[in-house]
Formats: sequence, structure tokens, C-alpha cells
Amino acid sequence: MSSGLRHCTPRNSATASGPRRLRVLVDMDGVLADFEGGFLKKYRSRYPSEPYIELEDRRGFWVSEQYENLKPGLREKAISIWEAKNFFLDLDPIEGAVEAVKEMSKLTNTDVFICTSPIKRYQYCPYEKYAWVDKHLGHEFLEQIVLTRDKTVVSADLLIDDRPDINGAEPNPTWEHILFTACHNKHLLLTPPSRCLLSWKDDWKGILDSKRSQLNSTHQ
Ligand SMILES: Cc1cn([C@H]2C[C@H](O)[C@@H](COP(=O)(O)O)O2)c(=O)[nH]c1=O
Ligand SMILES: [Mg+2]
Repeated sequence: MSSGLRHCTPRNSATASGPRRLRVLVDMDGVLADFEGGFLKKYRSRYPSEPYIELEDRRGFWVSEQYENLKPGLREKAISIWEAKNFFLDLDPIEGAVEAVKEMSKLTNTDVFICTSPIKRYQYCPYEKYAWVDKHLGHEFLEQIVLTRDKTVVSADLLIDDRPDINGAEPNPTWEHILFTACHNKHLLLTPPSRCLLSWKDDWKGILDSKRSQLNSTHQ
């Protein structure tokens, strides 16, 4: 006879049949694609007589803000660079990113998604983000793209992202944010238990392994 209680195994928990799958979100701009390097190159070529900020001197996530502080009016000029056709498509991959993400996606019990925020001027950016993934990671990765302006509502175990403050509608996101080091955030002091990756040469597998152990111990 039925107890009246539904026997429900959460879809993503460890069961007798095996460990729980790890879901990893990997950001695009500043983590897979070199937004800062691509911006500086195109900005200097389009506005050769305007002042610019060397990558070592970048501070704060928003390029537009730091340029406006450098000289009033530069906010619009900065924005015009990433709103232009081919800006997102032409970005070079960050060193080691393509190899790392391909390797990560082949790990057992691991699901990798590319989680990226498009700009609101949508003529080129969303299309070019898909085209970039197709070009550098391959057609099969198109299944793995999450385009969202709010990453807090996406459910995962880890989010590898260069933006230090990731806020949104969900005050308690399910993921642990791993701060990916970039020119604009490398001066920030992380307070434990916050964790970071210095580059794709850093021990990203160690971070995935420790998260996996943590989840499998708490869910058994
Ligand atoms: C630096 C900077 C970035 N943006 C835009 C460009 C991208 O669409 C997003 C960042 O996406 P991510 O998923 O968080 O990497 O922000 C901008 O609008 N203004 C800026 O100064
Ligand atoms: Mg980013």
C-alpha cells in the first residue's frame, strides 16, 4: 500500500547507482574570450588620438567607467567598440581556455555550460557569441550555451567568472563563484573561503575535484 509520500530522488544527487554529476558554468568574456585585449586593440585603432588605459592599469570590472573617469565622453567611445559588428566574434581565446574547457567537458560525471551575459544592444553580440563558440569550441558546444543577464538564477555547482560581484534576483545562488583572475581584478584581496583561479594553467581540476568531494559527502 502506498504511504502517500512520493518517493523522490533529487535528479542531481548521489545515489546507490553512482556519484552526483558536477555542473560547472564557465563565463565567456574575460575567461574564455579576451574581451580586455580585444577592446584595447580596437579602441586604439579607432580612436588613435584619445587617451587609453594599459591593461596593467585597469581597475574595476567596468571598462566604460574607468574610461569616463579618464576623460569625460570616453564612456560612449568605449561602448561603441563592443557594440560594433565583429567585436565579440573577433576576440582571441584566453590562453589555455579552449583546451581546458574541452578537457573539462570530457571528465566523467561533469556537465559544462558556457554562461555569458550579452549586451542589451543585441544586433551582433548574441549571434557572435554563438559563432565564437562554434569557431573555437566546436558545433557540439552550441548545446551548452546559457545566455543570461542574471547568472544568479542559473543552477550549478561552480561558476568560473572574472566579475567579482555577481548579483541578481536570487540572493543565494546554488553555485560557488570561482573568481577568474583578469587585469581588472588582480589587485583584489579574496577573503576565505572565496577561491580563485590565476589562469587556465592553474589547478582548475583540483577545484572541480574538491567541489565534487564536498557535494558527494554532503549528499550521501
Ligand atoms: C567591461 C564591460 C563589459 N560590458 C559587457 C560586455 C559583456 O556583454 C558583459 C560581461 O559579460 P560577462 O558574462 O559578465 O563576462 O558586460 C559592458 O557592458 N561594459 C563594460 O564596461
Ligand atoms: Mg566575464
